[in-house]
Amino acid sequence: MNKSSFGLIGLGVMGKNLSLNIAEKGHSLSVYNRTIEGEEKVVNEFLELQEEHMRINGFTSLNNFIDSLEHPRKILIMIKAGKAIDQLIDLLTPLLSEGDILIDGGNSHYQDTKRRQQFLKEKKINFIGLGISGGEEGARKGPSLMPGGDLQSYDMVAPVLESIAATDIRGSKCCSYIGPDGSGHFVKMVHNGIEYGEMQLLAEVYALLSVSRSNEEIKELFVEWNSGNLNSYLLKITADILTAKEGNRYVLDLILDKAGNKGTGSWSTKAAFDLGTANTMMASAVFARYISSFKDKRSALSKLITGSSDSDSNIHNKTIKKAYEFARIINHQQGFQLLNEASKLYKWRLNLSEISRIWTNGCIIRSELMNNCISYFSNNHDLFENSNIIETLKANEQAIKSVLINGLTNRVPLDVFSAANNYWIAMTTERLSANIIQAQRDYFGAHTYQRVDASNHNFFHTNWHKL
Ligand SMILES: NC(=O)C1=CN([C@@H]2O[C@H](COP(=O)(O)OP(=O)(O)OC[C@H]3O[C@@H](n4cnc5c(N)ncnc54)[C@H](OP(=O)(O)O)[C@@H]3O)[C@@H](O)[C@H]2O)C=CC1
Ligand SMILES: O=C(CO)[C@H](O)[C@H](O)COP(=O)(O)O
Repeated sequence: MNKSSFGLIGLGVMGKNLSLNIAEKGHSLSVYNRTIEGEEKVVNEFLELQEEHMRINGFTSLNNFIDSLEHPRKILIMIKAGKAIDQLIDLLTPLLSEGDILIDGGNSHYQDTKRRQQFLKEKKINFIGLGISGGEEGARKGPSLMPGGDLQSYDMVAPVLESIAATDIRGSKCCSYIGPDGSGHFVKMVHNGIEYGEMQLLAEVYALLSVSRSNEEIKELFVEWNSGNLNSYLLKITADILTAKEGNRYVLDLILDKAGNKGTGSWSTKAAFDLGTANTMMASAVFARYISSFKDKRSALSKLITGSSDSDSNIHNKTIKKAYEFARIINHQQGFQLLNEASKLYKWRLNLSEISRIWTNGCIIRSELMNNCISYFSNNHDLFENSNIIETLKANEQAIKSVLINGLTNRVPLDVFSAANNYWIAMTTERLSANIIQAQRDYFGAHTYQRVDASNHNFFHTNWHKL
């Protein structure tokens, strides 16, 4: 049997579709899935999916899989993130040779990726942390790829990765070397943080509009928005979701209102805490999911509130559209600021314009705004340095205020809209109330403070009890 040029481990949702994508691009491929009770058929069932022109060999023995690969071996791991990756690396390392390249395409934590790179480097095995976005369809038809690690190793796998990636409007591949260490997985994590903000915004728009509009009316509005500058993949799929029916019932009405999560949103938020950036929208989106999960408690407490409903269904389509546009800009501003701070701290030299470009197709957060981010970030690192952005935010400030008032009146929680508004107001306010915080800190803990009438380098303490 001829040796395969590429290997893939893990035939779950992503692994299966990536395998078909890789084989379709003409690469010979070996695939492996662990064999546990009840899963013996995974590999054989997958092989039945391959089309005639594809060259895929399937294995249930890890040794045979490894033996089937050309040297240096190039293996994409598509299994559950976390401990499973370390366990697999432990099984693989005795079987691998110097110069082989492992690629972790899962949603692994960027610090785990860095640790694994260092561990494998001692064994002269290369390790690439590859962020992948696009879900099931993207994996099959063309995902957005965010590879991070050693550049020379990336160059060796680039022909395969670039061949399977989505293509942007200029015909370039949505795959670009991100930088060293775990930078690829960091960038994917922030992609998901932005994704959380975008998803929660749409959920909040839906919640407000559904006070007075039918699903069909909301869908019509979303379809209209999607034909203009608010175009995005998430808006499109939300429009589709709104009117999907099982029999005569909306599928949406049958879905329990408890949002799940696999961790990347909270990791991004934790990274924001570590790096000192204000990622209030992704944090609010994570907390909104957590609050939704307290279903029993919410149900019980909701019984206490019945009967006290003020409501105002008079929110105009144009108003909510402007507020949505406003909040999306803030969400992207915050997400890219997180990338910016990480880039400075870890010396990754992240290219925000290029990251925007590879996020314009194949990935879940592709949108017209992301297209515009390519040029916004070609000249600076901050959306707030762009005068058009500032003008749009100023023009939409009244709209977000009306939306928030409408949410309060209708008892609709608007976590991310509120976070967007508060961020904008605070960031455009010269003097905040942080002087109170500093005074309190100094009062109880002698933490000292800077003064408006002295240099920033000097710190002062007041003996508050003696004043
Ligand atoms: N689904 C999505 O939209 C996206 C997912 N990802 C990431 O890609 C990775 C794979 O996701 P997805 O395909 O959705 O997951 P699935 O749950 O569909 O598949 C998981 C795969 O991991 C294997 N696996 C699980 N535990 C172990 C273990 N301990 N040792 C070896 N293999 C194991 C499973 O094997 P078995 O069949 O034997 O259980 C299966 O092949 C994850 O990190 C995910 O976060 C990234 C982007 C998008
Ligand atoms: O990476 C992805 C999309 O980009 C995965 O679908 C991920 O699972 C989404 O995150 P969560 O499950 O926490 O909503």
